[in-house]
Amino acid sequence: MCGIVGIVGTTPVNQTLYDGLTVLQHRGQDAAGIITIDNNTFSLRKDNGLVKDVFHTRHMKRLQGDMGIGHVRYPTAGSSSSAEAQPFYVNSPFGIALAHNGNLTNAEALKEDLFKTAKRHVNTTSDSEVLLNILAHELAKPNKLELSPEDVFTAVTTVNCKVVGGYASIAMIIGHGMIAFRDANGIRPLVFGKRETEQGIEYMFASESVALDACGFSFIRDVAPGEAIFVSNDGQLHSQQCANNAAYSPCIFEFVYFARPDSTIDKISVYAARVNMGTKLGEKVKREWADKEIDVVIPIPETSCDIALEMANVLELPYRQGFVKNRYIGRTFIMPGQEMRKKSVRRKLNAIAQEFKGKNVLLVDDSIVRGTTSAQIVEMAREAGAKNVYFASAAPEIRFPNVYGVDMPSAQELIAHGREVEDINASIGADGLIYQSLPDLISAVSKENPEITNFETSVFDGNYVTGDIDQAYLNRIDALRNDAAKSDRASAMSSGLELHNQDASE
Ligand SMILES: O=P(O)(O)OC[C@H]1O[C@H](OP(=O)(O)OP(=O)(O)O)[C@H](O)[C@@H]1O
Ligand SMILES: NC(=O)CC[C@H](N)C(=O)O
Ligand SMILES: [Mg+2]
Repeated sequence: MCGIVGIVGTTPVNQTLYDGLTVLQHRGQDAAGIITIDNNTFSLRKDNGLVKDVFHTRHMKRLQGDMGIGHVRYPTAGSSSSAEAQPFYVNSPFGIALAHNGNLTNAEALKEDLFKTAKRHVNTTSDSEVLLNILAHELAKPNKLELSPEDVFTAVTTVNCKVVGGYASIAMIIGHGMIAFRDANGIRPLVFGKRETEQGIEYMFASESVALDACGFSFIRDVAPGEAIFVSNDGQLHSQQCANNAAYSPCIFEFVYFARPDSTIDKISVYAARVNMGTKLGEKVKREWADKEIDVVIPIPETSCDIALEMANVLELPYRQGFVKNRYIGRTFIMPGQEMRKKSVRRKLNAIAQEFKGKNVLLVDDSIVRGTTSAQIVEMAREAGAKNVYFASAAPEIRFPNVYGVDMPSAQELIAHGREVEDINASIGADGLIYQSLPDLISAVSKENPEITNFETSVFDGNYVTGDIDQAYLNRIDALRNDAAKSDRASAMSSGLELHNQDASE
């Protein structure tokens, strides 16, 4: 679930892009990149690592220009190599750079087609480099030195016809401007805002509204599903619907886990949606667990805190932050590799014994995916002296892989795959486990914007909104991206040289 930002400014944008990426760091911890345009020339810095580690003063000084885009990456296709960090660049036509959040489901076929019909070579295994080349190929078609906004929209319309999957993207074309576009289902979020300066209006695009807030831009609106917005070099904003049958189906997992609570996505406050999840789940616990004695509600930091607090209110029970989070360890779910994820839970969370000793505790998490967190946390609660450990998940059972930009490629790795609640409860070692129902989750989120009635919920129900996913596709993704396959690839890669091979002294 990467984070993307783009600014068409009137003064240098390097620092604001950096600040925007820092605020979106929760969407991707693996790699970061910024590309700017100055004097018809791109300057690019990208590498593996957190924003604060990738950009040193010497890089920032070189990222000159009043227009630029940035990316924080959580790899969900291809490899974790620095060569696949974003933004990507292609030299023809004009010079184009692109940052992408999401996953294309037909990247393989598109890559082959690009080679056969356009003689374009894609050097990495990244689906985002494919998307860039498709866009570039379409932008070359008018065969003009100067593209009009209509030419740009025609190109995006064809891209939308060819490309399937989830994509929120920001691209820059040298000499022309910046385009932001979102897939026809609006699976991945994208917003834009503006800031008035003495030199004129500056525009900013970002994955989440929180990046606009932090950078002093005022929110204008979400980019609509299938819409493209083009800000030309002279600062004029143009927009057009570029997809047939565009309709909202945003990814519900953004509201459960990915997005920051202080963001608003598609007119839905993430915080309010999580509070509603707490209300619904609290009511379910009240209904179904009337026989259980619970002394205290304890969240599993960080994402579940708002949910657990509201559950405690509904259940009229004390809320206690019984786990302390090490603020220097990132999110475990988006770490690459199960070994690292497993080790990080105990490094990240530690129990305060007096909140557990002799008590019946209700632990609350936003979701249980592989069960890495829940199994260890239950154990920690017991070690801290809890009498009974009950567990509640604000998201329903996650049983199906995600193909739109959340790295859950293998059904076998999901703790709820092919299992019922009793069995999952036994495997995390709790004394009771309760899940939110899917209708309750949907109503918790859509309550904040009743105009959105459809969400991308495939991880819970196996219905893939793009309609192109069958078992053969899921088997292929599983073989390519399960944990063992990824770690084999990572070790094979560590000895090789790639096209993008910056060393630390750069
Ligand atoms: O069942 P699992 O595979 O462990 O995945 C689910 C857990 O991972 C996430 O936490 P994470 O540590 O990534 O981030 P957070 O601090 O925002 O809660 C999520 O909030 C759950 O706690
Ligand atoms: N999570 C994402 O949005 C990732 C974008 C792209 N598929 C990549 O792997 O780089
Ligand atoms: Mg968590």
